[in-house]
Amino acid sequence: MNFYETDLTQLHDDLVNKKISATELTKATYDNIKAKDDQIEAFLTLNEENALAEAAALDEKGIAADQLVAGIPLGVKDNIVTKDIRTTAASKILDNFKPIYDATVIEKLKAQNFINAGKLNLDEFAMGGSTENSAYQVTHNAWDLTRVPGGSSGGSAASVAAGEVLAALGTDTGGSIRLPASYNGVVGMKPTYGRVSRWGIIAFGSSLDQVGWLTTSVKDNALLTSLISGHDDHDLTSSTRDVPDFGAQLNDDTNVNGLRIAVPKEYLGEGVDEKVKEVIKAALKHYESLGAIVDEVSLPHTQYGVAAYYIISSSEASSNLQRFDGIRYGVRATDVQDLEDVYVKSRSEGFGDEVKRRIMLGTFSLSAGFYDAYFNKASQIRALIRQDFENVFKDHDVVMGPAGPTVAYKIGSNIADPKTMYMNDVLTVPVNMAGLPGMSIPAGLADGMPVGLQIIGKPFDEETMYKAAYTFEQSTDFHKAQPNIGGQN
Ligand SMILES: NC(=O)C[C@H](N)C(=O)O
Repeated sequence: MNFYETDLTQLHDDLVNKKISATELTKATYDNIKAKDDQIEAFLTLNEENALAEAAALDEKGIAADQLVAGIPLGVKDNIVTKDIRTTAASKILDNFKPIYDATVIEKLKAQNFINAGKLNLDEFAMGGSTENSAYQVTHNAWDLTRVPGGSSGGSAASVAAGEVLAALGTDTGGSIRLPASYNGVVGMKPTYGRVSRWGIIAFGSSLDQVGWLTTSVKDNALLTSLISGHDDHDLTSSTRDVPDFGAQLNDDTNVNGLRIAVPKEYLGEGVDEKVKEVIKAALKHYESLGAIVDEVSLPHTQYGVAAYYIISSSEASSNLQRFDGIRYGVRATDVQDLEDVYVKSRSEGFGDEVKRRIMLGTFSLSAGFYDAYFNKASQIRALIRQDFENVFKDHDVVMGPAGPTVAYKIGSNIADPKTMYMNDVLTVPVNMAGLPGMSIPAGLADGMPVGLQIIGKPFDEETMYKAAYTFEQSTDFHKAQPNIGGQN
């Protein structure tokens, strides 16, 4: 089954009309995974036995016409808890963790009878931009197996790009959906903070984390986002606003006539690869030719975003990760003398280097005497970043630029240099700091590798962002390009 040649609506219709059974589709998905995942290494856990049993039961019952994802196998990032299915966050400390409940997003999909294909690799606790920080395996970019898939939702992006699954759930704290989407030439969307419940997402930076989808098309992404959005009593930061049917608004009449696009000069400035800039500039020209108005603007605090993000997200992480102590959660060290030893050894053995680095940075930033200089300062910068966007959105509908400053780089090339790694987030973290919706869509190739165009919307205006993305997609062919797995570029 080639998922690039179909889409969610088509598969759903075929299932309802019994042109294909859920069992056939599930088997075809695992055939894809088995043919490719030896090379891609996206999956940490396969859910094959359960998936086939669920598919068979659904075939008995029949697929309901009002359940869009019924009988369709989808991938799930492994920091989203799934009842009775191993959930590791790609950490050794959760090596044997089988949650006793489902995340709200999973509950919502289960209510629609989706099929969980399995759990996908990530940087440990979503900390990283290349998926090299997984304690288990390095996932490979589907376009060039010697390159990283981006991160932290690298398993999700690579599995979709490789055509293993139709779509996969990811999470985004500072770019973790958009950067891998860009590197793998797929569509990735981080909703407005509060659009989707965070209940059951293994918390990293609670004021920044959001769940979203990686897909091969804008419409699939929009349709799937509506399914997981909405208020949840378990997450009081989730919004009570109505959830539009994002997908229903994407049709032949969708256009960008008069759309006011702001392009921050900082997003096409120093540090951004020239070839990436060229692809983005060509995309903007294309928007102009479709009737959009493109203006250069400034988001002057962009340059402080990375520093402020790493202080805020690490501070929140240092608190959130306290629960992994070998007692409440986590593999318990065995050779121990006393309680303190349990904590120290379990955490020392269970966490990888990057996670330890962030816990230390966060604990330091929050400690008495340093709080004002670091955490408070970072919070002030956060307010300025939010204001920058508010100013631009007074007379623009969307902001556009690259999702990442470069294309996917070689595995191993940045891993020893955390600061270079962090700088790859320069164009994505401001969006999380401001709580805005943002997405990356395929905009072309540079040196044979995909480049993602980032589209940023006003708070809770995913609709305008999706319409802009859809219009671009429908009038270009970039999203049709498929990686040739194994054939190196
Ligand atoms: N989690 C994310 O959204 C990715 C970001 N690169 C980080 O390491 O924090």
